Amino acid sequence: MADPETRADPTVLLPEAEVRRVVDELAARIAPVVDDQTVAVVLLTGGLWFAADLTRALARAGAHVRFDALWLASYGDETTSRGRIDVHAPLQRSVQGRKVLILDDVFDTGLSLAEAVRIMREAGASEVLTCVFARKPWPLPRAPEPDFVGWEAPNRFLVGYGLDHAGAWRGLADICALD
Ligand SMILES: O=P(O)(O)OC[C@H]1O[C@H](OP(=O)(O)OP(=O)(O)O)[C@H](O)[C@@H]1O
Ligand SMILES: Nc1nc2[nH]cnc2c(=O)[nH]1
Repeated sequence: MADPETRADPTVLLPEAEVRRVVDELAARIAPVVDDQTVAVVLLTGGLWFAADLTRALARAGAHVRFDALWLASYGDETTSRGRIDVHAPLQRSVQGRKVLILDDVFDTGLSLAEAVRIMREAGASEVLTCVFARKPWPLPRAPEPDFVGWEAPNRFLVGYGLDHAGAWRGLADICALD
C-alpha cells in the first residue's frame, strides 16, 4: 500500500524478527544497570512501540522498571526537524532523586533527546541514561550521544515501529524507508 502523502511504497530495511532480536540484545545490556527504582521515560509518540517491547524484554531479564511518558514533538507532519521542540505533556510523577532511562525510537538531529535529558535533569533525576532503537548518521557532533543504541540506521526517512509520516505507518512491524 502506498503512502497517502508521498505515494511511495515503504521498503523494508529491518524486518520484524530483526527488530525483536535488537530489542532483546538491548535489554540484555541494560538490565544490569537498572532496577525497580529506575523510571523508564518514553518520548511520545514514536517511542511507544519500542518502549513497550523493551520494558517487557527487561522484565523477562528480571529488571522491573517504573514507567512514565514525556510527550515531545519536533517534526510535526514534516520529514525534517523544525528545530524547535514542543512539550505537549509532562511526566505524571516526580523523578526527583531517581535514575531515569529515556527511551525513543530514533536519534537524528539529537534535538529531541537533548531536550528530554535537559528536562529530566531540571526535574532532579539523579542519573539520566538514554536509549534509542535507531541512530541515523549526522555530519556534525550531536550531544549527548545516546548511551544505548540498538541499530545504526541508514540516512533515509524511516517509518514503522512507531515512526510515522504525517501520522501514518506507525503500526508497521518492520522498519521501512519511504524515500
Ligand atoms: O533527533 P531528532 O531530530 O530530534 O529526531 C528524533 C525524534 O523525531 C521523532 O519525533 P517527532 O518529533 O516526529 O514526534 P513523534 O514522536 O510524535 O513522531 C522521533 O520519535 C524522535 O523523538
Ligand atoms: N518518521 C521519522 N521520524 C523521524 N524523526 C527523525 N528522523 C526520523 C525518521 O527517519 N523518520
